[in-house]
Amino acid sequence: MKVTVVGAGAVGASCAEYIAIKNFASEVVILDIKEGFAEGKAMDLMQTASLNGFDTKITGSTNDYTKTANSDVCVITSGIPRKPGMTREELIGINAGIVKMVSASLIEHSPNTIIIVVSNPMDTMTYLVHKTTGLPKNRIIGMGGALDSARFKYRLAEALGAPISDVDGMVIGGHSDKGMVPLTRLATRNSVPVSEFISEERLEQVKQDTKVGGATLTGLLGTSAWYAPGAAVSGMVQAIACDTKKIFPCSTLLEGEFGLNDLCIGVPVVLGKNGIESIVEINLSDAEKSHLEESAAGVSKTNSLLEL
Ligand SMILES: NC(=O)C1=CN([C@@H]2O[C@H](COP(=O)(O)OP(=O)(O)OC[C@H]3O[C@@H](n4cnc5c(N)ncnc54)[C@H](O)[C@@H]3O)[C@@H](O)[C@H]2O)C=CC1
Ligand SMILES: O=C([O-])CC(=O)C(=O)O
Repeated sequence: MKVTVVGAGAVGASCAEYIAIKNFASEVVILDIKEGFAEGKAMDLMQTASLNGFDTKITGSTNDYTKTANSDVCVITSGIPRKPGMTREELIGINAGIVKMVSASLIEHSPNTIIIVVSNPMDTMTYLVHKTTGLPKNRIIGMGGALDSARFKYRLAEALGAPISDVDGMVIGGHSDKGMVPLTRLATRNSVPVSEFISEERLEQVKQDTKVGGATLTGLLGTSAWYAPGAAVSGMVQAIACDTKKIFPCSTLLEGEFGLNDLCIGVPVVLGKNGIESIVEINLSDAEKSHLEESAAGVSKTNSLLEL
């Protein structure tokens, strides 16, 4: 399994590190436009191999896409992150051009690749890759829900006073401060609905804290987060590499599923060797449906800013 990660910045390097540490890929290529940067990150990471016990070969490339040839999975993290006070949507002007150019270059050298889009605004960047590359829909996957769900579980565990491993939950909808739909009704502690343990008010607080998870970290760090984003991507790449058929909420092109059309937004999907193996159309309550529709309207509005 060969994986390319475009962008050797905070998120790209974290993705490469977690993929390597999990030791399921033979090769990871990191590519960046900044001279020597990807080579430096790759060398630094390779010098952790004997310490962390992995055999994945990590190499770096300054914008030379021939080095990425025949990648099974390509992860796009290139582009600018937000600063405190900004929304992800404000990044569209710069990131759309980068994602369009990068995805075309990747596919030129790896026509059979599966692409995972991370750059923000992620749902719109995923849609852009659909509109401009012609790759089949199962091979274009946006990463947002896996991260948002991890943050949801963190907040749930905090509210419950429980270990995170005892908690399960999922966030669907757009990867934006307003658009996320944490499914509190379906969240559990060891199979028991979380509503058995905490009040509606506390659960509402968990929901709100989850939705602004990225903004909270951006406020603390001065730029957006990277550890959990990198770990979320590595989990998705592992599911594809090992054909696990695990369910992740991912941004995918909807063609009538959940009553939505012509946009990419986070819904539960099965990940395996073909990328998105299927969309899991779970039953939503009326309130959840209307939150997802509102979220979709927000994503479509951002999509309309693309010059297609
Ligand atoms: N979908 C999600 O859940 C998340 C998305 N993000 C997004 O990921 C992106 C990257 O964030 P960070 O790594 O923190 O930013 P960063 O600034 O640390 O790294 C971005 C890298 O992209 C490189 N780059 C820019 N244009 C390029 C091009 N044309 N070709 C190759 N490389 C290029 C830059 O040189 C830089 O090294 C941002 O758009 C951020 O908003 C971040 C966290 C989570
Ligand atoms: O908050 C941001 O801008 C980066 C991101 O998407 C996240 O960490 O969820």
